[in-house]
Amino acid sequence: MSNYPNKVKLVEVGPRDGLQNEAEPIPTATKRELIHRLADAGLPVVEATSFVSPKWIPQLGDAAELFPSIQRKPGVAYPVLVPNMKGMERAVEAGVEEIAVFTAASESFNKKNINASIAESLERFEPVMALARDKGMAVRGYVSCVLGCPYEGRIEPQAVAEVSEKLITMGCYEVSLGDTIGSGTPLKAREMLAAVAERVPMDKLAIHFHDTRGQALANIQACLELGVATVDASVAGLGGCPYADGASGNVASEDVIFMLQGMGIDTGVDLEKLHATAVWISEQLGREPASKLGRIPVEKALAPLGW
Ligand SMILES: CC(C)(COP(=O)([O-])OP(=O)([O-])OC[C@H]1O[C@@H](n2cnc3c(N)ncnc32)[C@H](O)[C@@H]1OP(=O)([O-])[O-])[C@@H](O)C(=O)NCCC(=O)NCCSC(=O)C[C@@](C)(O)CC(=O)[O-]
Repeated sequence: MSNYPNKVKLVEVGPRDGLQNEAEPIPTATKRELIHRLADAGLPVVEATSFVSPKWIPQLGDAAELFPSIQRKPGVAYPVLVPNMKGMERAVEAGVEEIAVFTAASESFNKKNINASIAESLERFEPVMALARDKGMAVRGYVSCVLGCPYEGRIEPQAVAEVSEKLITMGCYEVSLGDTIGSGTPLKAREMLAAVAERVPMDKLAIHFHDTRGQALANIQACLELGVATVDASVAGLGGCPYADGASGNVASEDVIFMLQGMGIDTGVDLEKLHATAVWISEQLGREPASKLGRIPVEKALAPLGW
């Protein structure tokens, strides 16, 4: 028996996860317009940027300039990634209202990505979360490598459950489970989610799939069957993590929403506007959208939803 949700919250990660790995510098104005277009398309959460070290992620080195220049739409959340107190101070200064802290279920990946063990990363988050509490800022948590690690291979679901539970206990309102290198397949994805849901309520979990091996939509569908109702995705399928070799784009927002609408699951997103945004950002980057939907003219792409 499936337990599909009636409504899914889409967390749009394109401006952050999508752009962080782009080699050519992208103008701040283009990033800002992308964020505005996504909010205008009805995305309820638009992850805007990262306050990480610009030496580690040069592409998002303009966070302090970009964030204050966003015209924030009421009702839309604009979280940013924060790895430590330095990032938190910069985020507060820029007027951020919601942050996301990030760690992993793999020690080796965490070391490469944020130069810390899992335990050290959680220690670093303590003062960040205390300041967030003082300022009334919501904190989301990420766990990477939930279905495999580029350095360690197989990751046990229990390791994912353990770190997810710790993030919730520390005060995260939600934990996003990242298949960083897109190595998961549907039954394993569902098994991992079920293991985590034994320790964290399903309504505090989100799923975050990369489409490296073409498994993302199938994985999402398998996880939706367990009732998860928050899905991360990236417009035009942009994305990749520079510290995970072989991590390709995130699952494309427009492909996910097409599937959800076809299943009668509401997202509140205007798919026509999102499609136009996918085409627009791909033009800015000088390439075709990585999504399936974005490569088909909009009328043809969306027509089957009316059949
Ligand atoms: C965590 C650190 C900073 C540790 O990096 P570190 O080198 O160990 O940092 P440090 O504390 O030793 O400081 C070194 C220098 O960096 C500066 N510094 C220190 N922190 C900051 C900061 N926040 N903002 C600006 N500057 C900073 C600090 O001030 C100092 O400057 P110096 O004295 O040399 O001039 C670094 O490893 C880092 O920034 N890593 C981020 C990597 C990243 O963003 N990866 C991608 C995001 S995760 C992801 O994509 C996965 C996800 C979330 O999407 C889910 C999934 O798919 O799995």
